[in-house]
Amino acid sequence: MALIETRGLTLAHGGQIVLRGVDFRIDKGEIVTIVGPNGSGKSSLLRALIGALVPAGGTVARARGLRIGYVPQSLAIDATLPLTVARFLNLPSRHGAADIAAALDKAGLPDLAEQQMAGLSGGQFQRVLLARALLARPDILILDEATQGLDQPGAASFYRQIEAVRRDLGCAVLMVSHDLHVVMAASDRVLCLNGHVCCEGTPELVASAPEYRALFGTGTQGALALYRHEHSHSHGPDRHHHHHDHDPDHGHEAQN
Ligand SMILES: Nc1ncnc2c1ncn2[C@@H]1O[C@H](COP(=O)(O)OP(=O)(O)OP(=O)(O)O)[C@@H](O)[C@H]1O
Repeated sequence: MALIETRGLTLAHGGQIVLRGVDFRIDKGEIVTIVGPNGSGKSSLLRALIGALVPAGGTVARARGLRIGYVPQSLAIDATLPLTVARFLNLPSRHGAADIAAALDKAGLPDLAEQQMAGLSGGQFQRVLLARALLARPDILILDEATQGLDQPGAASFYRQIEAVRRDLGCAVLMVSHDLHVVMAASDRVLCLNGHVCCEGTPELVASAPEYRALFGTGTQGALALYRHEHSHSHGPDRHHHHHDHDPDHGHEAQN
């Protein structure tokens, strides 16, 4: 049973359709990345999956009792407001000190509980948001461009943390990202949106798809090269036999 599954999902804002006919599923433990140009419907899809946006058509099914940890793009916090990390993590609901320490540890921030939120670096701040998502003991972590504002090493380090969390907790990870060459290497599957699902599959398959190349042009070359490099060094030969490799019943061709 899928953690989350959509059928013919169509989304609209104020009567304007922004995403059409999406068949999508994510299973236990999978890492799936959503890419696509600005305005292609990535955030809208995430919001529909967590139940914050009502579909204009089609269905969204979530596994019964599914626990979702959501990491937003960013969060505005008044810099003049005295607020420690521990107190922030206790909003809106309280957690024990041990749970908070464990979540911070998993997010890569041991010993940070008593620091002021306003004093954190961008990378530390995003990890606090990750710790907050982990307090929900999620079956699935959903991240919406969680590395926006981080530099390249900062983003890479954040994604390594996400992979470590996935290994530890076995949760699925669904993320929207613009850091293509970083996430391509780390994803089981990539979904490329452009008002509809323009292509979907293993990172390598998507990177070589004409629909993807048309959208991302030369960026594609770098993504593919790095993916192959990482692949040859860090994964076994079985990776290509993953059961989510292009499934003909679930395939998405260009619909333009
Ligand atoms: N609350 C809203 N009200 C009206 N239109 C919206 C709303 N949210 C999004 N849209 C529109 O829906 C379309 C898809 O937006 P969405 O944020 O899902 O795209 P995105 O792929 O996440 O974009 P980005 O990469 O810029 O974050 C855009 O044209 C956007 O202007």
